[in-house]
Amino acid sequence: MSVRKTLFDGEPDWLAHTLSRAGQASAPVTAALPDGAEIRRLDTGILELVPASADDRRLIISAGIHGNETAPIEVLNGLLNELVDGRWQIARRTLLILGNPLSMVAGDRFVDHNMNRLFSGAHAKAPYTGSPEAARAAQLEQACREFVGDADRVSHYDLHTAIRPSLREKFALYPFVEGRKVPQDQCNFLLEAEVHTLLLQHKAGTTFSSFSSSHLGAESFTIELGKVRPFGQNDLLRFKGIENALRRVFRDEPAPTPPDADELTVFEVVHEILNTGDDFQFHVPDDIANFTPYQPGTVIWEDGATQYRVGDVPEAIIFPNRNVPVGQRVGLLVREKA
Ligand SMILES: O=C(O)CCC(=O)N[C@@H](CCC(=O)O)C(=O)O
Ligand SMILES: [Zn+2]
Repeated sequence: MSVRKTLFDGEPDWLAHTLSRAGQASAPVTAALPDGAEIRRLDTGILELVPASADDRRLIISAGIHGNETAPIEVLNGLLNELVDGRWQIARRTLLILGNPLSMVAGDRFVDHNMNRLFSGAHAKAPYTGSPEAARAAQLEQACREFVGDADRVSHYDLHTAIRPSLREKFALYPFVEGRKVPQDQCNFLLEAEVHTLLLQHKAGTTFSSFSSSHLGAESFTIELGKVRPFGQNDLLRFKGIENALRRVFRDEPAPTPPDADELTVFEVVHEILNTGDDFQFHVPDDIANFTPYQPGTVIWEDGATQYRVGDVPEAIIFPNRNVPVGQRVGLLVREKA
């Protein structure tokens, strides 16, 4: 049987298969490639790529944790099509994940709950238990744990696109782990992917990348690659940087040396804005671009008891979103690291 037939049950490719099986299990199957590598379908939207020979490094690439963030999903699907068609050979043991198939079908960020707040065990807590996102987050945690085993050289790139435009189109977030510093090879990977901005998180959270970094010891990044658009409406030329960088990593080819002048601009979190409840008022407009700076003294939010004003130097807003449940993040205020 052909590789496509084995893996995709009559659907043309992985994306079509994942959408057609959203919310349902897919039986594990293995397809052998001519070079001795294998593609193992572990379940719907979860594939393991096993090279004919590989070292102990492990790579996890995820997209579609938010179902409407379609460009990275299309990029991963395109790369997998190339592998299936024999255009290159896999040399790094890799777990490929399309995160939330049900919300991909719906064309929405999520169905019941934002899945990127349900990792590190949050899926087991009220009010999330029983929702499709809670079940999927638990499944993805387990798949990652089994894939990583006792490997200690693990990278995880969780690919997203942002709801709003951004003054810095592509940027990565580095989850907080006490004492950890971003390794130079990871900085070089980001630059190779045309990501020139890095935000250092200030505390561990319940995102997928925070889970893999805190619980699996991975070097993990959430990578924002552009703007949310429906399937078929992405200009994939704008995503060539990540596509080429991932293909190079899959093939385990040597990393290019970044030009001397090529450096990441690093930001740090100054303040995390949380929805504090009924009296919460957020003074940032809905359509403001990520990284828009606010001048010292500007009131950003208030709730009757507390008022937050920008400090002595400008602070820039990221991910402004007033429509989140009480207790969740409404946005981040950041500034360039000195
Ligand atoms: O554009 C937005 O408001 C959200 C884009 C997005 O989904 N971002 C991630 C960032 C995760 C992180 O903080 O590492 C998210 O909000 O889940
Ligand atoms: Zn997202």
